[in-house]
Amino acid sequence: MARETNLIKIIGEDNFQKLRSSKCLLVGAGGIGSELLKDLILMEFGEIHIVDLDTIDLSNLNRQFLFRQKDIKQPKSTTAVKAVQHFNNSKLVPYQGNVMDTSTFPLHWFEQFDIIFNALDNLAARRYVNKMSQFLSLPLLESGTAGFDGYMQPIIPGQTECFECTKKETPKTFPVCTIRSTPSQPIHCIVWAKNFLFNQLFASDASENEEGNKDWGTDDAEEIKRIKQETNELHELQKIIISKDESRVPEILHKLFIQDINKLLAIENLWKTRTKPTPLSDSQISGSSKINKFDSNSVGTIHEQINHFIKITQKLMNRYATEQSHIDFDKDDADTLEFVVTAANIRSHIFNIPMKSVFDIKQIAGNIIPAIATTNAIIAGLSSLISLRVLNLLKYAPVSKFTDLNMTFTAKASNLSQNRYLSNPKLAPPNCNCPVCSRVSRGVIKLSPDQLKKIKLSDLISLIRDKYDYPEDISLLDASDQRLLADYDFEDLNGRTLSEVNLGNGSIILFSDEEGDTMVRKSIELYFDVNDAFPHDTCKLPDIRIPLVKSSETSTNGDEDEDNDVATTTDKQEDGGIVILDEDEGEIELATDPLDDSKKRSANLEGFGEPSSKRKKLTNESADSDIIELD
Ligand SMILES: Nc1ncnc2c1ncn2[C@@H]1O[C@H](COP(=O)(O)OP(=O)(O)OP(=O)(O)O)[C@@H](O)[C@H]1O
Ligand SMILES: [Zn+2]
Repeated sequence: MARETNLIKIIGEDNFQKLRSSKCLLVGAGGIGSELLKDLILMEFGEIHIVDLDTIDLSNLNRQFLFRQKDIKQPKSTTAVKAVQHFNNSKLVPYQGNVMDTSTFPLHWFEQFDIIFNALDNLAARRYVNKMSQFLSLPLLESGTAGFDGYMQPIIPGQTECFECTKKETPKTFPVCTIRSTPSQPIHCIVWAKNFLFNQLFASDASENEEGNKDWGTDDAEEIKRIKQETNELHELQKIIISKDESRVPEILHKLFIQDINKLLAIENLWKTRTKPTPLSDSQISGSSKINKFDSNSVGTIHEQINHFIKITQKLMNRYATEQSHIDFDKDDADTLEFVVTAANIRSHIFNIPMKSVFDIKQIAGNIIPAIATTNAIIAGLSSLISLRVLNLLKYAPVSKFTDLNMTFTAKASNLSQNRYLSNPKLAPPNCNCPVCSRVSRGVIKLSPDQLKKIKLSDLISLIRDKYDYPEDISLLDASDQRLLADYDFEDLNGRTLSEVNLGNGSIILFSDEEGDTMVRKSIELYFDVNDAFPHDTCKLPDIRIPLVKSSETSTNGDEDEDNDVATTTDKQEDGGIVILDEDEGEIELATDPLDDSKKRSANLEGFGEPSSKRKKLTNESADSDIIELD
């Protein structure tokens, strides 16, 4: 029996032919992506285009079943395609690249697809694809897993909530003072060792920022003084590293684990309700050199930790000199990991906290949640199945309202006792406060590269004003960096061409009615799709109708968003590691959201997607300096 027969029975011959002529995009060929590729092939999608930026790692092989040992270091996308050829009936097109790279994957490239499947591992890329799907009104099936947890969300632009309509889980946080002065759990000591100590000792020129860095995280003068002093003293320790004098490493131990602990003990208030720490003794430091054992599988004794701290610091000291005076923490670099392990464990011992094994600390410091193949398979299976409904190919279950579709998420392990693993609530309509799918109208400007050099900002303003019937008083922002390009009292850039004001392929502008009447034209966000194939004489604005709305509904001031249940793009969410926040915020943040594992990529979406928030009006002076650079 041919494989497609079953599917034809379910969806009928006509719809099967529709599926055969559909093109889908799969973004990510990792854990979920490998599963999805198999599922989409078995469903016989006409074309499947697969984008992944990465190469295969040894650690991927346990669950990314399309890959073998011999494939290590090979691109994931092309290797995945080779691995499925023997059971494939679809046209497969692999790309090794970053889906956010607008030169390889411009907006018009996305336009060829009928549906997008996200199988990503970081927020920046998820947000980006969500945004592309919104600009093009392309259905997106968003998915993610973290250990036993997973979710799958169909997103139908304009009809259902988008990826940004709901707030994403914020990473776990700790107060700064807990980390610096009163740790009570192993994680507090690990954060201290990895973020404060390791960086101060092994980052390049830690002293450079000494005065330049004004962000001390607090306004309290006393506190700033204390932090400065602490930082300066750590710089002194970096001098020991730079000296390459191995015999001086015990001085580091002495300062961190005797002197500093004694200083803390002197602040009596701290210890009224807490157990006091016990500093190391001189003899513990000097006596440890006789011990020669360190077992990474067990915790061992404090003496073993001290001795290994000395050895590993000596090793890193020598590496520091040969590696351009800069070493980054990397969980897979045994030296850096063991430094953090031993420093954290010594601190734990001092504060009466249980010490941890290398394996345990690697999980915590490396922000690792083991991936579970079965969760990936379940989520990928649901994602491929729901695509039949999103494309409306199930005759017996026609979709008249997309909000009748379901999303799925797994219960937290703690809820399993209720015998419910999957929950599948109906989709919500778009959140009217979502900065990505609501609030403003959206469209794409299509223009050729030539036109970027010809069209002046003032021409663009007139074109938009005339096409959508905006009044005289408007404002124009570059939404990617919240740069003001023009408004009623800032016209300095109007004579410049679009390329002179740094607008190009992938730029997004926000055009707003600033007339101040009770009824105003809704703001419009326009994406620049630049392509040589577009006509060279006209610039095509999208044919959409921009409604008049009550002026209160068009607020583009981000401050008002603070209480809204919408996600915002923030640095803290983009960082897959541990982040230290301002002390005003009072917290140190541990990004435990494994769905936000952007460790291998640097997010370049800062501010992207927040057209209506944090509107930053530049003074003429600063705008001028922009122009000088451009000239
Ligand atoms: N911007 C991007 N463009 C293209 N592919 C991306 C992008 N961001 C992430 N990916 C890919 O998405 C996939 C996500 O898969 P997965 O969650 O299994 O992560 P992994 O990197 O394979 O595994 P792990 O992080 O657990 O070691 C990865 O293969 C990654 O390369
Ligand atoms: Zn939204």
